[in-house]
Amino acid sequence: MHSKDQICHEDYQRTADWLLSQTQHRPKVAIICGSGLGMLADALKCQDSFKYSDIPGFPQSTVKGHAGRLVFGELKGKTCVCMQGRFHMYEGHSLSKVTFPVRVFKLLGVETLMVTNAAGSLADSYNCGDIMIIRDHINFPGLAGLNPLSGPNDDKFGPRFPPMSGVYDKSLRKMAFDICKSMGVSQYVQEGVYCMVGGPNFESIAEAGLLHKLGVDAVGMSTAPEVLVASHCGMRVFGLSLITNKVVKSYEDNESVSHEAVLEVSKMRSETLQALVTELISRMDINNNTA
Ligand SMILES: O=P(O)(O)O[C@H]1O[C@H](CO)[C@@H](O)[C@H]1O
Ligand code: HPA
Repeated sequence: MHSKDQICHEDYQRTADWLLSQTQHRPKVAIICGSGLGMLADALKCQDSFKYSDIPGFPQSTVKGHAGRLVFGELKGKTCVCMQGRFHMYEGHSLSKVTFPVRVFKLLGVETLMVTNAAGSLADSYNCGDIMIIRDHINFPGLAGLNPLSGPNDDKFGPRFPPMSGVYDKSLRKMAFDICKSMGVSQYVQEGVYCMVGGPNFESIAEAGLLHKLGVDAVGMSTAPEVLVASHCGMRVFGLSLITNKVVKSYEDNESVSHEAVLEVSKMRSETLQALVTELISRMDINNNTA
């Protein structure tokens, strides 16, 4: 490690080598669980799990609803690794730390990243409990220069100037829609634009109005950094937001949001999300490797 915030290739490799020495699983898919969505890991069979505090170089989770465990296992015969708990910028982690696991996954051989998050909706037609398939994102911290790809570029991972068009894989989005149709849940499935803000405060009414005018469908405090780093190193990306609250947009509205309410709604849709993610992974064209 060079300085507090600078992580070098050997640091990612050391963590990857440690994990490879501790498990026989060789995942091709990684899943990052959003707030209250850690149950996605429960569906994995033949689990090997590691507390973040036991993994060399791994940051620690500090947010309720983010257990802090890395779980390896199989979903319908496909080998996966699942983060039960992600890292957020507002916890005080540098963006290199927030995205550290993604580069470790790349070195483990992961080819597809599935990100999930809890988010508030701006789109008038969305309801609490809706599932939004992410078509694109607006990365507010990134636009302001807070970007995990800032600093010296590691060419072993990807190019200095990566494109960001078409990052959320079209064929996986279509497959997810088809699955939702066959599951009979299309009435609460949306596709839209996720916006990352820095947090940890929820939005003021004026900020909500701004995001609404910008065409944001859902807002949260995560996801964009992990997606940037995954896409930079050539991973295929798929993302889901669970709409846990409607963002308050009017001064006449006396509602207010809380993290507890976010976790409560996450629980409500856990089975559907688990079924969707499992079916999507089972339909993916992946060849398993073994150690
Ligand atoms: O994005 P995830 O990790 O799902 O968490 C979302 O939920 C928390 C707020 O309740 C914030 O951390 C927000 O980003
Ligand atoms: N705003 C920002 N982040 C969130 C929200 C929200 O309304 N809900 C869940 N995460």
